[in-house]
Amino acid sequence: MDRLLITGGKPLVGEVEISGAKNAALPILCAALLTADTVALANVPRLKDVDTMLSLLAQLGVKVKHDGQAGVELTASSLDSLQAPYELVKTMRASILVLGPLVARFGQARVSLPGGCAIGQRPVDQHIRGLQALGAEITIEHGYVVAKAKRLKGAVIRTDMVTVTGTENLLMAAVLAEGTTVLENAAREPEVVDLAELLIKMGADISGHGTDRIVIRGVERLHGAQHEVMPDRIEAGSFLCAVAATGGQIRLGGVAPSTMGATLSKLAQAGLQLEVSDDSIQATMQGRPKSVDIRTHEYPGFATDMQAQFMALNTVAQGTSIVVETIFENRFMHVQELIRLGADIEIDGHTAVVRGVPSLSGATVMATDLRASASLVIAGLKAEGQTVIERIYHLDRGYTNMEIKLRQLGAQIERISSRGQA
Ligand SMILES: CC(=O)N[C@H]1[C@@H](OP(=O)(O)OP(=O)(O)OC[C@H]2O[C@@H](n3ccc(=O)[nH]c3=O)[C@H](O)[C@@H]2O)O[C@H](CO)[C@@H](O)[C@@H]1O
Ligand SMILES: C=C(OP(=O)(O)O)C(=O)O
Repeated sequence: MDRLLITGGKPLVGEVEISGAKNAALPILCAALLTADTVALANVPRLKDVDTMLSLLAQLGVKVKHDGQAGVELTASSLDSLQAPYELVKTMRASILVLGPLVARFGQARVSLPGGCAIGQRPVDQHIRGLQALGAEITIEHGYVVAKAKRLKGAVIRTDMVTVTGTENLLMAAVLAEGTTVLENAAREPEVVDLAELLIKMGADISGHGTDRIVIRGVERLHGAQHEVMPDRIEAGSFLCAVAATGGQIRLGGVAPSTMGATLSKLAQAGLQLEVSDDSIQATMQGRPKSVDIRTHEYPGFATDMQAQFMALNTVAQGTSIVVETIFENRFMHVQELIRLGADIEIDGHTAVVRGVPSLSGATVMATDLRASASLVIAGLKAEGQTVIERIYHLDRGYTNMEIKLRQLGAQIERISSRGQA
């Protein structure tokens, strides 16, 4: 298993290009299942999760053409299989996103239940209930969701909570249903909007995306389209937390600041000076950051996917902060590891109290999930001496070449491969 070796204490200076968004790319790749024509995508991030999704789609029989960079063409003219096996789904929960498109276009699907996840239980009951409301017959057989339907029929669906992939699955199912579907309490995340925009290019009739009420008028068929995946607001936010912690000046290119309101406002409160254009952010940090209170919330609130990175920033900030995690029941696993680096954090249920310390000291720590890994990288960049981060396969799920990009900014960071080579 690869590890990261960081020698901390250097400010970050330079320019870096942000990749396409993982959480937009994954549903968008699945949308290609909705048409027999080719869907041509640009700005697809090169990540483990994208590789996993492409393997799953290829296994279903989708023809996948990858240009080795950020371009991917997908053609689902005919499929060999309608089954998403446990072996792939267990490594990536987003595999459940093939369920809606398969049942909508082919009238059946067999998709492994994703199972639990380190950050929380994460059931898919709302996906299932929504598909049932659209007329699918669903049974759970041997750990698989088995869905059947002649043609889905539009319905009004109100999910019990705001669910991002739930909204995306039901959106993809409803575009080919007969009649009108209304998704109430829908997720407003920019990644849902990006998916809807691709679907509209493919011929879908959708309005209200970006609000909590999405109206979908089903069409008979969709056609091919071209689309550029939106920038990754979480990757961009992670780099900004890093420079806020280490000090320095960085410029991020290929970003969409309009999707980053809550993150940018908290970073400004922490003392990061920001100059924002339509697609770039220049960030300058002088002196020690100020503590900022965080309460995670659905978009446009503060993203749970940024909580761990802000926690790392708060550990070295001036003052005490309160961090409340409201979306996932077990998303504080980075806390124990940050404490190993010298942080002063106390957890009480869903709340963490972070008392800022003037410095951290390097140690060996273990990544437990994707954003926990990013928080340890940020803390390691700030800590005095050497930090070794183990189990960075979590980081590779969602960040493109993070250590290479950080080296571009002057960080001393290297990957030690399991064979012992950097
Ligand atoms: C691939 C992707 O886009 N992943 C993102 C997506 O995950 P994901 O879509 O899985 O997260 P959800 O928005 O569905 O989860 C929100 C909450 O609803 C619960 N829930 C959800 C569905 C359901 O059927 N039943 C249920 O109880 C979950 O356990 C969680 O407590 O949104 C999360 C919340 O912004 C982000 O952290 C993830 O990075
Ligand atoms: C939790 C995340 O991803 P996933 O939903 O794919 O586990 C994330 O991107 O932070």
